[in-house]
This record gives sequence, C-alpha cells and structure tokens, in this order.
Amino acid sequence: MMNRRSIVVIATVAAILAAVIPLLSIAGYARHRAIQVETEHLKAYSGWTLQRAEQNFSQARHVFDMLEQDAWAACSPAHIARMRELTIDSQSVDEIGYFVDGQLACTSWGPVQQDIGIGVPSATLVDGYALYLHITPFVTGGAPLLAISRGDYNVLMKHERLVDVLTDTKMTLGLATLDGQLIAMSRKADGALSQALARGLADGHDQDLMYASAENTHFRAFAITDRSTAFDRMDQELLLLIPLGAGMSVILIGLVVWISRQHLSPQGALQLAIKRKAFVTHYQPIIELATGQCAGAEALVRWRQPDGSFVPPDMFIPLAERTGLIEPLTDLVIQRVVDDLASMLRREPSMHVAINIAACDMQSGRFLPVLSRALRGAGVAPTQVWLEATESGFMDVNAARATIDQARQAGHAIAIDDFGTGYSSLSLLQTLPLDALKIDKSFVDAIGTQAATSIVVPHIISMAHGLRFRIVAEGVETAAQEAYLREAGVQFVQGWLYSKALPLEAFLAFYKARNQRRTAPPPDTEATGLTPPPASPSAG
Ligand SMILES: Nc1nc2c(ncn2[C@@H]2O[C@@H]3COP(=O)(O)O[C@H]4[C@@H](O)[C@H](n5cnc6c(=O)[nH]c(N)nc65)O[C@@H]4COP(=O)(O)O[C@H]3[C@H]2O)c(=O)[nH]1
Repeated sequence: MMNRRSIVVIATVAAILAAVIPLLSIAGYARHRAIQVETEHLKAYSGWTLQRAEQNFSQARHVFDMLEQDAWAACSPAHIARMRELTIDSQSVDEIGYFVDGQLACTSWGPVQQDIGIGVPSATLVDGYALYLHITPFVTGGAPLLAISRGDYNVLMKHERLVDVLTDTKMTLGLATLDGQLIAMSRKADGALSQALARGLADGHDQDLMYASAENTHFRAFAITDRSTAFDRMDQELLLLIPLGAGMSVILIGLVVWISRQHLSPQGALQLAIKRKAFVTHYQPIIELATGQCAGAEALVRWRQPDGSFVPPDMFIPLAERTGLIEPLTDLVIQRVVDDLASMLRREPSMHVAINIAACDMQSGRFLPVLSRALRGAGVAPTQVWLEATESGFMDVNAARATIDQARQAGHAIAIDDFGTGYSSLSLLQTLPLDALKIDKSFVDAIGTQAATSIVVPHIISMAHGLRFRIVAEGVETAAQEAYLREAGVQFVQGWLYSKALPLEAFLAFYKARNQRRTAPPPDTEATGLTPPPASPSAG
C-alpha cells in the first residue's frame, strides 16, 4: 500500500488534472469544431459561387443560342436590333459583339468602324467557349469587362456579377478558371492566397485567414474569411459546452476523491489489498517435544507493503473482522497456504499446518467448501490441516458445533486457540468435540514465575489430558518453559525458542534441517529438545 503522503500528492495532482483536462479538451474540441464548421460554411459559399457563375454562363449560352438560331445579314439593322434586344432581356449580359474574319464588325450598340481584332483568349473552356478576362468596351468605355466568345459572337459581362452572392458573414468570394486564372473576386483579399486558391490550394487556414474551395467542369470558386469568424463561432460553442466540461470535471474530481478515500481509509485500503491479494503467510514451526522434530507449522498472515515490509495481523485482523472483510481474507489465506505447502504436505504425510479461522467463519462454516475445494485440487489430505479458532469462535455453541462436526467429518482437527484468555472456557471444552488446545502465551510466560496465572497452567494441562486433547503450548521462549512443559506431558510447542514465524522458503529450510538432524543419532542436546533453530530470517 502507498503511504498517505504519496496518496495525497497523487490525489491532488489527479484532482487538478481532473479539473483541467475536461475543460482543455472541451476548448480543444470547440476550436476543432469551429474550424470544421467554418470550413464547411466557406465550402458551401464556394459552391453557391459556382452556381452563380453557372447562371451567368447559361445566360450567355442562351444569348448565343438565340443569335445562332437565325441566319442574319451580318450587322444588318435587324441583326443589331436583335443583339440589343437580347442584351436588354438578359440580366447578365451587358453587350454583345459580332465578328467577321476575326474583326469586330458590330455590337449591340451598332456597327463598328474601328479596327478591333478578336485577340487571344485568356482561357478556353470546354464546349468551345473562350474567355477574355479584361476587355475594355470601346463604345461605353468604363471598367474592363469579361468576354465570353462562341463562334462569331462574344458577350460582355461585369466580373463582379459572377461572384455576387449574398453572404451571411464577412467573406471574400473568388472565381477562377480550372487552369488557375483568376476571373473575379467579390472584394479585395490577400493576393498571394487568392492566386494560390485559383491554382487549387486545398482547404485550410493560416495565422489570420481560413479558406475553402469547390470546382465544377468550368470553374473553381473559393471563399476566404478571417479566422476571427471561426473563433466567434468557437466562443458560442464554448459557452454551450463549458457546463458539460465543468460537469465532467466535477464527476472526475468526485471519482478522484472517492478513490483516494478508498486508499486513505483503513477499511478501503484493506479492501484494495484483498482485491490485489497483497498478503503472504509466514509459518511458525510447531515442534513435537517427544522427538524434537518439526511436526508442522501455524500459518500467520502478513499484509505485504510495496516497500517490502509487512503489517502484522494484529493491525488488521480486528478491522477485517469488524467489516466482514475477514471472509475473503480467510479464503485468500487458505489458497495461499495450499499453494505454498501442497507439495511439501504431499511429501510429508505426518506434517500438518494450522490455519486460523475467525469467529464469524467458525460460526458460519462458510469457508469449509473453499478449503475442501483447494485441498482436493492440490491432492492434500484434510487430516493435515488443523483449524484454530479462539474461544469467541465457539461462543454460539450450536453454530460452532455444526462447523466443527462438518470439519471433523472432512478430516480436520480443531484446536481452541489462546485458551484461557476468554470466557466460559471450561464449559466450552466439555461441550464441543475439539481435538487440540493451544495454551496461550500469557500462561506460558507465567511458568516459573510468581504470577497468579502460573497456578492455572497445570490445571489447564491436566484438564486437556482428561479430555484427550492434543496440547500445543504457544510462545515458548525459554529452556525452562520447555522443560516444564515436557515434564507436564505437553506434546507440542511453538515459540521463539525454536523459531519465529518464517517466510515460506525459510520455513522449508528450517523443516528440512531440523528433521534431517533429528533422524540422525542424537547428540546430547537431543534428549532435551533444545537444539537451537537454524539461523533464519525472523519475521514473527
Ligand atoms: N512474543 C512472542 N510471540 C510469539 C511467540 N511465538 C509466537 N508468537 C506470536 O504469537 C502469535 C500466535 O498466533 P495466534 O495466537 O494464533 O494469534 C494470531 C491470530 O489470532 C491472528 N492471525 C494471524 N494470522 C491469521 C489468519 O490467517 N487468520 C486469522 N483469522 N487470524 C490470524 O493474529 C494473531 C497474531 O499473529 P502474529 O502477530 O503472527 O503473532 C503470532 C506469533 O508470531 C513467542 O515466543 N514470543
């Protein structure tokens, strides 16, 4: 588990990010969206500009069709009158010219005396049309016009007419030939950009301007606007999206607070640790006094911290019991013990391991199927697994009896742990079909002292003998205690005199060393059972 300081730092950083990221994402999204929408807007206007140009172009085509329908006497009054009539009827066409042998012979205004050649077209369109971009009308004078020619005729029209589309925001519309010659612009705009767009520059934006274009078979049209237009749009989008971003920030911050509380509250931390299976079991050897051999071990759970240290069970078992987390924890311990010791238990059929069972589990018996599944899967005999519970586990006698019966039928031995520290010990011992009694360390400590409890120890032992219980004395620390217990007929001992609780590897090594030595003919120490344990990492 991380320490509080790291959690607070991480939670603070996460909360700041949770507050800022949604707002930045929303701003980024709004910017992207605004540019996208404005590009589509410009593209739509480019399309409408093309439509407008085509309308003008089709009016020119109509004029040509009308004139070519009849065989006119060239520049006759009727011919000129017809040209004038068509000029007046058409909204787009300002003047019509008629050429003979490449020389302007007459216009919709009348015959032409001057020597005016047709000239070289600026661009040739499909369908046999030619474009002359800047023709100065010689009759009316004035600003240059655009000429479209077909056959012997040309029609003149104002450039701006091709791009006179009403826009809803400020923008410049432009029209060009497909080979990149600029025909008309609705307003003045950046020259280099307009030329580039006329030549087919793709949609996009620079520091100041945004632009998009569209094409048809005759023309290319484009639209240019200031980027501020898009940013105005972005402001509107942002206004709509900010509550959404703020809502997301609040949800994320709430999540961060919830997760950090999970980590910071002891219950939350324990819950997470169970979820992450952050527990190991250490094994405290149990010594058989008659042989001095290691007869088994008590499994003692430890909560592993990220820095490699361990939290002892006294620090979290009571919390686990209060909060109901003891149940998944018991299951974890069962699985861990089986994973750790299965092969050794299979190899050493006389060895046993004792697992602590919490009071509520002892009363419900809920863990028994879990244990039986785990043992069956690993091929371990249930007789090799002892179950230890303190007196509180047996308080509800009927419930406890059901669990004990089931457990014993399965083959487990049941031990009453920390005997003498709780209430109603005597009646419990007589009422329940128990197999073993563990004398609490506080009684063992009293051996050979003047403490009042020292008087009780022989009575506990003789009572256990009377009930035919196996006896395990816990917390044996001195040779004198061991000598007393041996004399009193206690079969098993457990305590720092032999070994503290050991990590798995160290326990396996202890077991091997201890039992190998004991099978060899005994040195002097053999008779006392006081062989010092091999040097091993202490973890108890
Ligand atoms: N000073 C001293 N201490 C000795 C000596 N010999 C053994 N001990 C300590 O006494 C405790 C014996 O376990 P316990 O009475 O079952 O008492 C256990 C048991 O009630 C509970 N516990 C441990 N593991 C589990 C578990 O897996 N499930 C449940 N429900 N409770 C557990 O936590 C208690 C404390 O366990 P630990 O801290 O490992 O402490 C262990 C052990 O390290 C000694 O010679 N001197």
